[in-house]
Amino acid sequence: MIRRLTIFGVGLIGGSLSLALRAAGTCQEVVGCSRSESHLREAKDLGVIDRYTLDPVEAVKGADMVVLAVPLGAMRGVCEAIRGHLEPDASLTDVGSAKASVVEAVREGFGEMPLGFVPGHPIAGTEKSGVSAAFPTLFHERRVILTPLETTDLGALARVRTMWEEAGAVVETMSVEHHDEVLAATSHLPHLLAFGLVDSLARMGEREEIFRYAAGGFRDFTRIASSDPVMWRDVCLANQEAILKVMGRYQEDLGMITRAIEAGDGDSLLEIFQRAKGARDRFCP
Ligand SMILES: NC(=O)C1=CN([C@@H]2O[C@H](COP(=O)(O)OP(=O)(O)OC[C@H]3O[C@@H](n4cnc5c(N)ncnc54)[C@H](O)[C@@H]3O)[C@@H](O)[C@H]2O)C=CC1
Ligand SMILES: O=C(O)C(=O)Cc1ccc(O)cc1
Repeated sequence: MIRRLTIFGVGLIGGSLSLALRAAGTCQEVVGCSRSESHLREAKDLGVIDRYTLDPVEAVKGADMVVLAVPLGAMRGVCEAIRGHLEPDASLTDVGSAKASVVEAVREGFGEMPLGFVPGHPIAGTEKSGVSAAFPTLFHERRVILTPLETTDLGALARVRTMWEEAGAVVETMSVEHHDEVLAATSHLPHLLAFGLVDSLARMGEREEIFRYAAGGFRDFTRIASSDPVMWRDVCLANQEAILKVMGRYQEDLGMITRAIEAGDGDSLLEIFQRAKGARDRFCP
């Protein structure tokens, strides 16, 4: 049972976590904190949080669980603002889409690594932002990756794990580096491809006439290009190295398809498409 949960950034992810834990009845009080009073008021009016404050120090007073659910670029500032004010028994976690950058932001913001810090990332979300898009079942049967550090207190790790399980998620642990490499491939690259494709076609087409002839496949492939541009700029800057590595590899593979088409090499095209269909059908039966 969490006594007081403080969430910095009550948007899609922070709001959904609050709704999930309140629905599970495992949290006595949820306090929201952010820079934007209008966002916090909306969260309170929607019944997502019990109360809010704009003062980060006031927000963490009495909190046994603190969740950083702000954009990646805002993590360090929040840590600086609460430095020296966390309760001694408080667990601290985050939901950022890349992990090495958050670990660095937390270390720099606090001046040292808080022992109660457990880096985390729910692999669940949508292309929508803001608390109005939050819903309590967002994490049901979805994975949450925790990337504990050598310094991480095992009690804090257990408490953060339990929090996500109460929210309906399946928790796994891995290293920060492995997380950033895997997510660069499975989440960051697809988002960049979707943004890149839609932008390319938008600039190619006369007055976006081209989108009128887009079928379901285009919609499926590009839904995530409606995601928050600021969030994805932050992800690219935060996970630059791993993203560049996987983009280079992908560009090579795209080159292979280009060359097969140029050469009229149907066998190679068929081999690539069959391999891809087999893999997709196996993980999405
Ligand atoms: N959108 C998604 O599908 C997923 C996002 N994430 C991660 O979750 C985090 C939050 O993303 P969303 O919930 O989608 O964003 P959101 O835009 O819905 O919510 C972010 C909240 O942070 C607040 N905020 C912004 N700057 C702030 C600052 N400097 N100080 C305090 N509060 C501030 C905003 O007022 C807003 O309420 C990001 O770090 C993102 O990488 C993780 C998994 C999925
Ligand atoms: O909208 C979708 O399908 C997503 O992939 C959402 C998402 C965005 C960012 C993350 O770090 C995790 C999940």
